[in-house]
Amino acid sequence: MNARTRSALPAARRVVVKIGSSSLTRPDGHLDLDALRALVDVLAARRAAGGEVVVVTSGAIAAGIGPAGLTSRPRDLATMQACAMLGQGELVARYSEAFARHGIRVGQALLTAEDTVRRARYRNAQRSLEKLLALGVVPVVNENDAVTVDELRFGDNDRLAALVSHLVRADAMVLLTDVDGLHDAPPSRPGARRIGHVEDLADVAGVEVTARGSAVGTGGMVTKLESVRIATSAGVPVVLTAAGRVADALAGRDVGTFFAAGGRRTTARRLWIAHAARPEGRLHLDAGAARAVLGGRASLLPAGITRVEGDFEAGDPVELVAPDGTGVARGLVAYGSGEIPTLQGRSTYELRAELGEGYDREVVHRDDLVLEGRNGLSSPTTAS
Ligand SMILES: Nc1ncnc2c1ncn2[C@@H]1O[C@H](COP(=O)(O)OP(=O)(O)O)[C@@H](O)[C@H]1O
Ligand SMILES: N[C@@H](CCC(=O)OP(=O)(O)O)C(=O)O
Repeated sequence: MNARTRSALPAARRVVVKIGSSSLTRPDGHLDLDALRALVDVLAARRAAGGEVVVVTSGAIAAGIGPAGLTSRPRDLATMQACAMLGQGELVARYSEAFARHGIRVGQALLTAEDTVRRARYRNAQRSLEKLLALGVVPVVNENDAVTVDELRFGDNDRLAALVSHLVRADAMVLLTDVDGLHDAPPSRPGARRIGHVEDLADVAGVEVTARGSAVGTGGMVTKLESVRIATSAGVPVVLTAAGRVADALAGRDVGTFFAAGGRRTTARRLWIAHAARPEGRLHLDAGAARAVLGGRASLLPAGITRVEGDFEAGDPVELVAPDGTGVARGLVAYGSGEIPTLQGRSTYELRAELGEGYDREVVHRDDLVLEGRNGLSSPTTAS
């Protein structure tokens, strides 16, 4: 399959299709059932033709508005979460009904950013989604809005869809929204034109995009391009188009924007560290440690740390900073911020002798490290 042209789409065996709130929500904020059924009809046809589909769907909040007794979409986090808790069951029930008309079953997967980061949870999600697909079931995925706290929320489903595409090793991803692809200016502006093909995201770096999208969506075009960056850098080509054009997009026709796949596949954990994680603190390195980390093969040991900034726990994302103050990498830290000052600047031999086994481990393991590359963050050369 050629992941650099639209011919990838009809030939793609496994496709992740993400539909945003803007396409599933009526102007009054409630769920648009006609739009949902129209999408399902197209996806069922794809299944009938032998393809596999994974749906990443927003709409829980929209589906919860009516049952919550509200008339419009809430804006504060707690009420949005309450609506999502009310609406998620409703949303999946609507997908179940719509797919059942084609004799297809659906299974619900509610994921958090953490599920794509922690190795055990990632593997677990991967195994269960793989099994669901092997059973011939269509996974219907959303963020687990009820339990995700603010800092760790995706908020939008765009980046979640890219990480799911990586998780299920999708051959292509389709992002559906309320505009037919990336335009050379925000589409509300007269004269804005669709961009049909993007070979390299650097080619559209100058295009004006806004984070504020439709009235109900989250993240606008900014999070969509971030999602595209994650997917294409993981080797997954993307079509971004309007929900009503999903059949054309899957058939490889000239709709929306096609983004060619770029990089090699990397681990989902590294993708998340590079593109989704928000550093909770900073570790300042001495020159030797900065060189070793930048070399791409070394873990960060306590001896190379000179100073700690921020308040974080073991497992949190942190930034690694060179002596001149520039960020050189990001990684998941193995100790909390309270522990590191007693370890920093000391050899692992010394720490093991004084504090015992366990205190001689890396502060950031190389498998959990992503370098600041020329075009944003990149993976070290080591495979994991
Ligand atoms: N350059 C651009 N090209 C296309 N759309 C853009 C651009 N800049 C901003 N947008 C906006 O992004 C919106 C889609 O994002 P969003 O509302 O978050 O949708 P969804 O709910 O589908 O995720 C569009 O309605 C559009 O107004
Ligand atoms: N998880 C939320 C969706 C959040 C959201 O609006 O995402 P998006 O439509 O991708 O901008 C829900 O189901 O309502």
